[in-house]
Amino acid sequence: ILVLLLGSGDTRGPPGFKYGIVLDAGSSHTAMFVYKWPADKENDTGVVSEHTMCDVEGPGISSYSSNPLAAGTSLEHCLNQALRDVPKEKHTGTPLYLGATAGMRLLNIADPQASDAVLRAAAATLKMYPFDFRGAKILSGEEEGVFGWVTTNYLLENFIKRGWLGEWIQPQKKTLGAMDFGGASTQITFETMDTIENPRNEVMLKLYGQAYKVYTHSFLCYGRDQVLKRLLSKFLQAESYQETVSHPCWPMGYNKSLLMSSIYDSPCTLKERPSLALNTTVTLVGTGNGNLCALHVSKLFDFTNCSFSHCSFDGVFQPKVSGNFIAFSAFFYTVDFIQTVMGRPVHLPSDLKDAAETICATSWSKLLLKAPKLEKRLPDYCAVSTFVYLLTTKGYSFNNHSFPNIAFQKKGKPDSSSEDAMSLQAQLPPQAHLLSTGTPSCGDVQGLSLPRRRHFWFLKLKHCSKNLGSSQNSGWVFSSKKLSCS
Ligand SMILES: O=c1[nH]cnc2c1ncn2[C@@H]1O[C@H](COP(=O)(O)OP(=O)(O)O)[C@@H](O)[C@H]1O
Ligand SMILES: [Ca+2]
Repeated sequence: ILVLLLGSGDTRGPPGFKYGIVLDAGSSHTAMFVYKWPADKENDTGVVSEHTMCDVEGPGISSYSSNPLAAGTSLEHCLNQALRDVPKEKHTGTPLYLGATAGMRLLNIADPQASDAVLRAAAATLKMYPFDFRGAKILSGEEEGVFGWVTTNYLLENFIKRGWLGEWIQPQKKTLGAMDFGGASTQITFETMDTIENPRNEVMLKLYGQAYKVYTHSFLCYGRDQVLKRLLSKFLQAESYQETVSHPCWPMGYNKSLLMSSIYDSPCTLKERPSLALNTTVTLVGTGNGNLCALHVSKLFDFTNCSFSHCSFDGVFQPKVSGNFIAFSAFFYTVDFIQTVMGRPVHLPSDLKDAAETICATSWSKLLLKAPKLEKRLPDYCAVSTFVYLLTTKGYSFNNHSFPNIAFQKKGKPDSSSEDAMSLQAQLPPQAHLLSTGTPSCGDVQGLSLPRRRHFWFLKLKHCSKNLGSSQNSGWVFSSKKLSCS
């Protein structure tokens, strides 16, 4: 989305279109998005009218730790496409940005030198192109959560919309909470009236003159792939790291041999890492035991320690969930599988629980008959559905009353039948600026990557002398006024 870039820098360019490129470097995969919007000379507003995208071949950039240069080259195919998607005369004026998320946060913990090398290699490749390269950085969990929330609500026109006469109106709508379940982390972000007892979870936003108090938390190691790794590690530990170990979440009839190192290559399994050689293999045998599976999945969370009036888990403060939510990425993939492959509706928490139990009890051969095309991810739906059930109910405390307020959606707009939420008639107010109140810096436009197909660009002001609102928090601020810088 949408592209607060409009208020940046060269506002007096020739009429026509402006372009922007964002690389969303997720833990499992990188995607490139090219945006295009009419450059309105008069008031600097525009409609995002078209974009193209490109899926980078191969895994996420964090997987290239032992060969960082290959992380850079992996991006070339898509960047070459961008050279064709953006008219040649616009290349140098087109901002290009790469934002990496939890996969790179983990690599940065495990091996900071390797993560720097990967980012440097990616940046070196991006710099070879004629575009206006603005940086490659790792987003914090809070940034990832808040930008997911901002983007979702922006797309829904909850902040501001264009009226019949082309005027900007504030629709006074309630905002939607955002839940993202990626490969390496999961984020929950929502507006709340309650006290946020831990300031680290509080972000004050001022969007188009309106103040929002937003709760956000990103749980590292609670993304889908890391959860599956942590489960494997739990099963190995439960059977004292024998050569053959049962896997109660895998279907009966499904076995697989894995290299130990593939389980213990992550900071998320470091605590349980055995001292024995990691270059040996272990064979896991599916036993399709839903109850035992749920028991082990629940052990991934710490529901006991909490120094606040209420915690979600792992001692993390969370106010009561309120309002409607949108749940995307692997939340959507999981619920979509339950609905389309298993043919079961998901309205209440018990639907999710029953579906998980049914999946867990279905043999490998029966699952394969149901969804032969999904073979790669099929063995893990029992564990992942069980995890999503426990995360949303015991973790986030959704109940029969609040769970139906969650829309499981692939993209940002719940009732949109359009092929892509990015092609919405999303419009920007004149000279909208998104500012950081943390370390204000000026004139430096950054973009950022959000859940797949959702992007947000923001403007950071350097050396701003102005008070950026009343909030003392280091949050992100939108301003509809143009701020001057020293
Ligand atoms: O079509 C799908 N069905 C089921 N799972 C998927 C599908 N596409 C991606 N996934 C998995 O969902 C998880 C989250 O994907 P996402 O793209 O949000 O992660 P990332 O942003 O961390 O790379 C990953 O484990 C990924 O492998
Ligand atoms: Ca992501």
